[in-house]
Amino acid sequence: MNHNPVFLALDMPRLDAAEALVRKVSGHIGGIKLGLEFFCAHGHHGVHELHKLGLPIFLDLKLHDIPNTVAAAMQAIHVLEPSIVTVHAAGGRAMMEDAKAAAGENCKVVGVTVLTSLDDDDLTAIGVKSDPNEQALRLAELAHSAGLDGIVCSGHEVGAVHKQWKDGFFVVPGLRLDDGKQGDQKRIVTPRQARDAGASVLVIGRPISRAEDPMAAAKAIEATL
Ligand SMILES: O=c1ccn([C@@H]2O[C@H](COP(=O)(O)O)[C@@H](O)[C@H]2O)c(=O)[nH]1
Repeated sequence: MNHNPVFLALDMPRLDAAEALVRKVSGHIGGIKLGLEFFCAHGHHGVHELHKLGLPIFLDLKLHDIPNTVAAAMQAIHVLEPSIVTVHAAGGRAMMEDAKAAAGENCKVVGVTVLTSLDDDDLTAIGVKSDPNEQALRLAELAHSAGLDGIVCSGHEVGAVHKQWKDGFFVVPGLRLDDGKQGDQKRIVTPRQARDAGASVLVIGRPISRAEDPMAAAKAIEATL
């Protein structure tokens, strides 16, 4: 893993625009995060093209299905040599065990706990009685016992999770500078706060990709770390 913990989320429909953005900021990020939007539009071809830029690739596919289906999907993306892949921890222990067993040796498999776009009310609405902190800790424990490498959680929970899982690998999205541009994220912290609390990887999208000057934004974020 590169020393810069920032993985740039490329949530954009065009492959050429994604490549151009990475070229612009490449000295100031540690990796590239490709999610559903990119993968549904460009699939394996898109990932191969971005691999050519020489940065680690994080495939944030948030797999969530029965164990057999998730394991088969993990095998199908094996050839893309991702450094990190996500599954939903709520998919359960057997699914996470099978996902990890099907992943490549050098691929970290991490479990998404509570999406950073959800708050207490959202959890209540889907029948979860715990607050995001309790729920993230519960799912982190399950992911750990299922043999995953780590989890995805917000910067609000990462400190507590880190205390109970000392050598875990923690991916933190929902990162914002103090500029009021929260968008759809509800549990946010700054990149520095997340890093100080124990994040291994900082996922940052729009604060860089939608900035007037993405290179200046990436540099400014790097300078805070
Ligand atoms: O809980 C989660 C899990 C994943 N994400 C992903 O991270 C990026 C964040 O993008 P921003 O533009 O910096 O908000 C995005 O790709 C999400 O799919 C998340 O935000 N929260």
